[in-house]
Amino acid sequence: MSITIKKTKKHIVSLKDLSPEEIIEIINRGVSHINGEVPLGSQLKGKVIGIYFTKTSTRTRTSFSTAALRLGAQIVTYGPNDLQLNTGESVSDTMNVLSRMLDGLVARTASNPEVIRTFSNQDRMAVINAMTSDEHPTQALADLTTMKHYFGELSGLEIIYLGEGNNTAVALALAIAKIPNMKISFFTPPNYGIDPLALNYAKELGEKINTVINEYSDLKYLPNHANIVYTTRWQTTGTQKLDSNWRKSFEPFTVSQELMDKYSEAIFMHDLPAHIGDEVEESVINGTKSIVFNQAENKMHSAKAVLEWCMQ
Ligand SMILES: NC(=O)OP(=O)(O)O
Repeated sequence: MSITIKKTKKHIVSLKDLSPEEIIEIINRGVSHINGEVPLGSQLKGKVIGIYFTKTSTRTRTSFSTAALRLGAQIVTYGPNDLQLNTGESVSDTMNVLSRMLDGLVARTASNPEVIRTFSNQDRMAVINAMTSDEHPTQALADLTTMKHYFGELSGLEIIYLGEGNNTAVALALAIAKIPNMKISFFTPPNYGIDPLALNYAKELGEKINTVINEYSDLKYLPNHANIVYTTRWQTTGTQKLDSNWRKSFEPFTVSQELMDKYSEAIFMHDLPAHIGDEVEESVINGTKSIVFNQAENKMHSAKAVLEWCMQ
């Protein structure tokens, strides 16, 4: 007798893997969660989700843990030293074992994207990338959810991003490339730009739907208008800079009050954690145009939408 295993789980490893419709579905569902329109407690009842973080996290780990619990699932947590991966068990054996016990796995493996990719080589257990060194997909999904909730529409929004072309920048570029009529201008320090392969992929995809994605290292190209000024931490979690003088190249990219005053219509966003005096001035992050703590809370609402999409 043959036994058929029902395989219904979907993964979020890279936003490259999601269609525009899927990205928009997750964003819209996240907005419904922010608005309190979705009854909680039963969607993931009976499911068990692993939360595996090898790097520090305040927001992403808490948002997925609380989202899972609020949707009725139970969680099992693993720190960096808990799995036998640490003592040499292979990633594929780990995937084979975990996927027979867990319904989902939210993993931050930071420096090794291949680990998450290997975890997703099955479809019994949903795998969600909670940040690797090359991409932070759930950050971009949450941030677009915040933008949609704040402005009502994503179409027409113009974003200025200042700071390192890190995993958050890549994820924003990949997500925005699939939404029509948006514009994002990345301003990144010389030698700290976005991975050119990811940037070109996003640029070319965006061009087909009237979405403009550009990167500059010279601030003289700052546009005259923006709806959102976005920045990010200078020390990206899980990465190290080789040049001991890196701060010199980053300093001109601080979001100052003077810069925010130039964009009188713009709100301020930051993926956090913030380092006041580095990437942002105190009066900006604590000012009336800053929505950074709503943005952080919305990671939990977006995580609910992500878990539902992957596991229901
Ligand atoms: N923005 C972000 O990923 O925050 P954490 O590192 O605290 O999860």
